[in-house]
Amino acid sequence: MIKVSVVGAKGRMGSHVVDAVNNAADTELALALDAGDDLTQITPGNTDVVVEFTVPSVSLDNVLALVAQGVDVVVGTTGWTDEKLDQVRAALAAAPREGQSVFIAPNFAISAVLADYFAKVAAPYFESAEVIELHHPNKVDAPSGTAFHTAQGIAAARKAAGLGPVPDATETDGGSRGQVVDGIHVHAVRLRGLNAHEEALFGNDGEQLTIRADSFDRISFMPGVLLAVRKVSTGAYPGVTVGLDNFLDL
Ligand SMILES: NC(=O)c1ccc[n+]([C@@H]2O[C@H](COP(=O)([O-])OP(=O)(O)OC[C@H]3O[C@@H](n4cnc5c(N)ncnc54)[C@H](O)[C@@H]3O)[C@@H](O)[C@H]2O)c1
Ligand SMILES: O=C(O)C1=N[C@H](C(=O)O)CCC1
Repeated sequence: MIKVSVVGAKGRMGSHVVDAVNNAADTELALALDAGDDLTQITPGNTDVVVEFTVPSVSLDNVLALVAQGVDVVVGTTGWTDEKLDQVRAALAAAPREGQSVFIAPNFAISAVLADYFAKVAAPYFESAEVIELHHPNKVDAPSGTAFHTAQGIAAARKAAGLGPVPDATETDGGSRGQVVDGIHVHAVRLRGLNAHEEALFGNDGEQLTIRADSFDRISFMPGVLLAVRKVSTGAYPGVTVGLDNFLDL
């Protein structure tokens, strides 16, 4: 059995993870902690893998504390920058256990992971590209971590293919053109009734491709979380790994 502790266990995602861990045949719940709880309760003696779903403002500190405790961590919280990832890499280099892992996924839903992947495949073939993400109104960050990651992937694929900037003649903009991530415009919608949705839009003269992923329910993230827990628990992924696509044969 893989012993799993959950940090952020009372949250929308964390509570689903607690249920998923309790219901899977090969995992058992060790500790379920939330804000105010002492993370030093989590040790290699009681926990194989920690799943962390909290808020972007605290996630880095939690991960650094957990690495120092000698446990592997699967992170679903958003807000990861290159600078934060470097801090985690430095912490892992000084970690108490050899070969410790931190796995971070902007999105654990297979639909979103594939949409992100297909967007990178499509990107070199279109002059224009934009990303729209649509989420529930309780989400604290914008744009979504997934949209940020998709935009970065589209931008990298365009650059590798030698494409220039997307065409855009806008002369006035009060913010309606969205946030620009590596040259790709990202738009965020917050609407009651939505859960987590994303569109990558691509255009050429006379044609358009839309790649859309919809997570209607948070249970859609749980197979990906359990896959990450199982993969990380093997010890085969030392260091920092970003993206569930690393565990799929894409
Ligand atoms: N990767 C994915 O597939 C995926 C899917 C959904 C949500 N998310 C992300 O996961 C994060 C959590 O989303 P949510 O909807 O569950 O949020 P939420 O607000 O419902 O839950 C966050 C939980 O973290 C707890 N928390 C806050 N500070 C803490 C601390 N210092 N230590 C421990 N716990 C603390 C809160 O009390 C709360 O219970 C967000 O960043 C969200 O974007 C990722
Ligand atoms: O509900 C959320 O919050 C989500 N956050 C992640 C993101 O920001 O990409 C994944 C989708 C749901």
